[in-house]
Amino acid sequence: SGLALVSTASIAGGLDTSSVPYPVAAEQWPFSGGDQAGTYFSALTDINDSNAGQLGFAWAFDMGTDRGQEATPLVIDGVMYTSGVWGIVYALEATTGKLLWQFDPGIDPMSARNACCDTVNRGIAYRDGMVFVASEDGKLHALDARTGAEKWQADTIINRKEVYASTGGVILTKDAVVIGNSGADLGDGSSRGYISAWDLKTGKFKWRFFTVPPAPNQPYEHPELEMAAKSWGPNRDGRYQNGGAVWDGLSYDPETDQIVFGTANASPYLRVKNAAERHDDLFNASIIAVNAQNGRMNWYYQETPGDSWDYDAVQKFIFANLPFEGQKHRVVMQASKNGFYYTLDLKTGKLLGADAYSYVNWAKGVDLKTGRPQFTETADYTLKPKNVYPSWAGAHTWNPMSFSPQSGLVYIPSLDVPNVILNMADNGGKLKHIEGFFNADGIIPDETYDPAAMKRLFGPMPDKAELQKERPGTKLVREILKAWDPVNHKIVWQQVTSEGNRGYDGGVLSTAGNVVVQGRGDGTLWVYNAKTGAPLKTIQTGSHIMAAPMTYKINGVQYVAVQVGYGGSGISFPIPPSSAAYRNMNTNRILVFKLGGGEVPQPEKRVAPFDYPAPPPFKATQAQLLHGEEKFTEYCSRCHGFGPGVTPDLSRLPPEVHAMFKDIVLKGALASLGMAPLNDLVSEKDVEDIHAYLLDTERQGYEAQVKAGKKPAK
Ligand SMILES: O=C(O)c1cc(C(=O)O)c2c(n1)C(=O)C(=O)c1cc(C(=O)O)[nH]c1-2
Ligand SMILES: [Ca+2]
Repeated sequence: SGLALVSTASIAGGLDTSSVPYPVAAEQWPFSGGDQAGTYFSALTDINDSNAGQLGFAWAFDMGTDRGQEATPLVIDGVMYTSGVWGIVYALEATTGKLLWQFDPGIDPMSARNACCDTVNRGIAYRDGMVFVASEDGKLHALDARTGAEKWQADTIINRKEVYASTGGVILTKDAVVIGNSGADLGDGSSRGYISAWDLKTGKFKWRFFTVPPAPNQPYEHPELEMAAKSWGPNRDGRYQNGGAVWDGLSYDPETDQIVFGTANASPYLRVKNAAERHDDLFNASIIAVNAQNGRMNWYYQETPGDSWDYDAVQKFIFANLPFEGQKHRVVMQASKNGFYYTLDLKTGKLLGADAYSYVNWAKGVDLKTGRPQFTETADYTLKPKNVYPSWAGAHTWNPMSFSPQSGLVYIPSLDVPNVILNMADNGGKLKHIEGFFNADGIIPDETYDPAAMKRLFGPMPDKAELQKERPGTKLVREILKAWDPVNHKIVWQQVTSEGNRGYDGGVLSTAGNVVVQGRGDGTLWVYNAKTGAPLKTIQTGSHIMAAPMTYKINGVQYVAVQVGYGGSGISFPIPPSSAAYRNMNTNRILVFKLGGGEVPQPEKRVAPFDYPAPPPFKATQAQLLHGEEKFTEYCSRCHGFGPGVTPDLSRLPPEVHAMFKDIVLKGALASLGMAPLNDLVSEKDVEDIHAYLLDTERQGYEAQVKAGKKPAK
């Protein structure tokens, strides 16, 4: 097969890749991250800093869906394999985009409710003619790479009553497929994180590692949990399953035969009445290395002890050979959600570096000796709302970063974004809870931030001028591509990629052609000089780009490919006006580029997304409208906003949807489209009031439109 690893010297005529532990044949892209070190780097040089200006469109493939795209395709022996939403797998001819086969996991669309942040999928794995994927419902599928036929299937979810979903990419060890899951942000009970390993050939269960202790007085499934349990406070709320989901960032190091992975936030977010009560709550927000044979822990490092900010430590890892303290180390590196860049010795877990790569105000720094962060009072929101950097979205999240052994730099798609985070239960607002945010809410102060409008539901919050004081002259919300020198702990160059609104700009590819490639939310694909950051080329694709590009070469032609489509955690908000998905339909596509290529075909425009249809007549009291607003915010706003969105805009519903509103919410009339019934969460009266609130919102919009002399929407 095309997976032969090549010796360092044979790559790209002498390029020194000794800092990359597992180089691959340059023409292929056999792992999500390009290679087993997860570098998102390619040794190809045909497209380079002298000719990138000629990059243009080669082919496109319409994936048939319209949600978030987060996977990076693989290319092996002329075939492109990738996954899209729900865990659908596509195999395409890599020179033309011709579909060879498609695998639909056929999952119950009601399981959409168990994913916090869209039904995304972050990728597949390939070995010896087999393709592996975990579908959104937590099932693992092994497929024949030639035909897409399913060879075996395994159910990785241990308790279907909990809110488990699978969004992460699978990894392969010597003999097993390993996958985690998600759910640490969801529901009153949340879920309990774990990873599990399944025999590569047969799908037989091998082992499971839980990331957090079981409920009080339950037996420990493995010895590490006894130690973890000691780090939890005495007043643990037994209703919660403690979180610690492993929803991204699984990696495997063949030499040490270790799986390295990160764990999500604890749940609920706020578990103490004041900062003095904080406990570490292991193994949340931690990096863990386990033995791939038996799942026993080799080492762990907790990044955010007692996390209350949704600082999942699951961002993708990169392995490298780098000098620290005068010695070459095999290191594992991560740009964490919490704003620190962590470097650890891969064999021992020793902390070698922990540096803020983004603006951070929850900790002053990290003590390298003890490994502990120095917490600040600035981020303690137990008693009053605080503006915390980074936000729950992270200073960096799942969008892949890239390491170039040629420039020695790591390219981080970073979010310089705070959130106003508040203890909802005690802040004096009407709401004490939001499904998916527990008893705390993190509000990103972008250009729509309006504390007066939110006061009734959330209580008093700082105004924008007050928030701006901490960093005068800097836009509150920005995204920045940063070139980070991991050895000298400093930023070498940076480019602001969006400002004002949340952009959700893309993951990164770097190559030996001295280029860095990154897409943006506004639809543009950028090529930069990897050493200097000078822009070399911009292409308008018309589609919001979040995923990381990749590259491959067939018959002498180098291609660059990227999956496009907006979603992920953006599902909880109206699409920002800066996004390409605001202007155009959110058509999911694979876009491929080559030198001398043409113009990218643009997706269909959105038709009059801002017009309101005339609402059907309705009657409601003021009390009903207010109650409807509360219940909408508590249970619906996780997936639905007002304005163009990934999910339907409930302030602009056509009459036929109004007519079936109750059946949709209580009986699951549109369950086949992913709208699971909520009859376990809301009463019939709640639904009537939610509907009245939506109708009233539509009425207000419609009347304003009539006043302005505009025609109603069709
Ligand atoms: O704690 C969890 O279980 C969990 C899961 C996921 C997910 O599975 O997508 C996300 C998050 N947390 C999260 O905090 C987050 O910001 C996030 C963003 C995204 C995305 O795909 O855009 N997923 C998730
Ligand atoms: Ca989370």
